[in-house]
Amino acid sequence: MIVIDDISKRFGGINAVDHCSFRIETGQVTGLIGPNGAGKTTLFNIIAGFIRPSSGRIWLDGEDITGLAPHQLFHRGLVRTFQIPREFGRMTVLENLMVVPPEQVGENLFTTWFGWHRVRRQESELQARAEEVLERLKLIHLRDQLAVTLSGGQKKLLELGRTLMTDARVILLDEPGAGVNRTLLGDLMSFIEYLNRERGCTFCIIEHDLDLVTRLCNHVVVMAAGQVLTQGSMQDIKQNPEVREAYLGSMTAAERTGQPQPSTSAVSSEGSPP
Ligand SMILES: Nc1ncnc2c1ncn2[C@@H]1O[C@H](COP(=O)(O)OP(=O)(O)OP(=O)(O)O)[C@@H](O)[C@H]1O
Repeated sequence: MIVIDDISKRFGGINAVDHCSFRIETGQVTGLIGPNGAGKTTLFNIIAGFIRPSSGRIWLDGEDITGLAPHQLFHRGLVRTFQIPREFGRMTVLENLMVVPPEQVGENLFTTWFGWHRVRRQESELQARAEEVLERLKLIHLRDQLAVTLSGGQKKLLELGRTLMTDARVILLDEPGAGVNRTLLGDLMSFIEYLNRERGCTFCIIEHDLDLVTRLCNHVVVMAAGQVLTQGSMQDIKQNPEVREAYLGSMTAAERTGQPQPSTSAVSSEGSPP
């Protein structure tokens, strides 16, 4: 569905993204992992239209979307969330969801005066939809609370909920698991699975928590120093010595010679790399 075609981005002398190519297939959950500074966020910003690439193209369903603004991509069904949630703090949790759908009839001054019944009807539809989302996110008890008072993890859930108020087909998630406690993380993962399986949403997820990546992602792309190091299933990725080197910065002598691996591996099946 999304083709990242030979994308590069330079900031002065830094090659943040360096000739990256891969695909985000329709209906899949693709993980984007790699050490700090690998270029993951820069690539996300390029795909979502927040920055322009120095070279290369991005294709969505065969259409060249390189350089389109975020609001134009929103109308094409592509949205992204941020590592640090961007809620409207002085609005309630419910209002944060209700303001998301674009072109609401109540935004037109004429309609608010002469078509107020239409405005009311749409508002009650939006409220019902927002309440359904909050039920699913287990945030319904906080519906009338100001968003600024939510915990970091609850804000992440709210941000994901905002994507469900759109007709997004492709959702880019930037570190959804960061700063989220284990219980909320379970809710978050279930919600992503629900959106993927029941609603057919395609995801690309930047994440350092490899447990989350292992559970959710069908396909994983590993970046290092701005380039795609390797890609495949999480099982294959975990065995790859290059990936271990990218995370650790160096390999042990045993790994170089193909001897049995130490149990304290960087990319273990149990958790995140150190
Ligand atoms: N606006 C910018 N100006 C200059 N350099 C930048 C800018 N944005 C990113 N970089 C540099 O580009 C490189 C890639 O950064 P990026 O944030 O994309 O990495 P990342 O893989 O998302 O890292 P992390 O996992 O730590 O979030 C880094 O060396 C970073 O310092």
